[in-house]
Amino acid sequence: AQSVWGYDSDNGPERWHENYPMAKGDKQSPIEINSKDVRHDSSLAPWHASYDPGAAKTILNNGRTCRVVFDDSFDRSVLRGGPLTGAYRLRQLHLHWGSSDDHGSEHVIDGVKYAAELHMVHWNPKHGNFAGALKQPDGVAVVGIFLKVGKTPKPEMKRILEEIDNIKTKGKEAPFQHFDPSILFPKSRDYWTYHGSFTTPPCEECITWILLREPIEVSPDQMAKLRSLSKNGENEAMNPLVDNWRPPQPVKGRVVRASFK
Ligand SMILES: NS(=O)(=O)c1ccc(C(=O)NCc2cccc(O)c2)cc1
Ligand SMILES: [Zn+2]
Repeated sequence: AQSVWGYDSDNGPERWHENYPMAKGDKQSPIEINSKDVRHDSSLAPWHASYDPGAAKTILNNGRTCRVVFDDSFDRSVLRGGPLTGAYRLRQLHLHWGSSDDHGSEHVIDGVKYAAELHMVHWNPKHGNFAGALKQPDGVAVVGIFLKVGKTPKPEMKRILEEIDNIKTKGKEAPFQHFDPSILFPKSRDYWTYHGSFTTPPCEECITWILLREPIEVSPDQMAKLRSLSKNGENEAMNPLVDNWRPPQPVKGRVVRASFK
């Protein structure tokens, strides 16, 4: 069906606006960040995540990404501080990646594209539920972590990538419990922050982005594992789930602030 969006030439980012008008908005994500245009803001507080490992529920392949879903029925796993007011509930995490190591991230930093980008999605419970939060400028907060290929991979990524074998095809879901995603954070808490949107349709402009400056490392065969996921169901031809990233969008006068000098 035409309204099904994706990353192919006939349903990709250049055509999303045909069914999702917000895709042409003034505060779209991702963006290219140029350090020369960034403003250090000494008033930016440090951010804090307090996640309950018991909140992790399942991991799934929805044909567009690999997503881990958490129990967000109460303030169980929350993100606070940084540019945020109040506690935002962790709902899900997912990734965007490329067909080769030289690209795959959505945000681009001083021209650098990382092999992948991990998003931890949180929403503001003052708006009642996730659907309500989508309609508010302060509704959602996403922590973005860049992944680069290296020799000292983070053992914690292993847990997610080991599950890949159980969710190879679209629609596959597997239990994924006792997982604290804060183990994925890099050492440094330095971050950039700006106001933007979902990087997938309907592209609502409800996100406070918190992008971590320090990338984490994954191994070449961990990236190969991610690329072994299929966009299609188990009874269809294998179609590698790769290049599920939106290119940078116009900044349109927005200011990116940095927590660091
Ligand atoms: N890539 S991203 O972090 O900007 C992102 C985060 C969450 C979602 C999401 O929750 N999509 C599902 C959804 C459900 C109802 C309404 C929506 O607009 C999106 C999409 C993209
Ligand atoms: Zn994302």
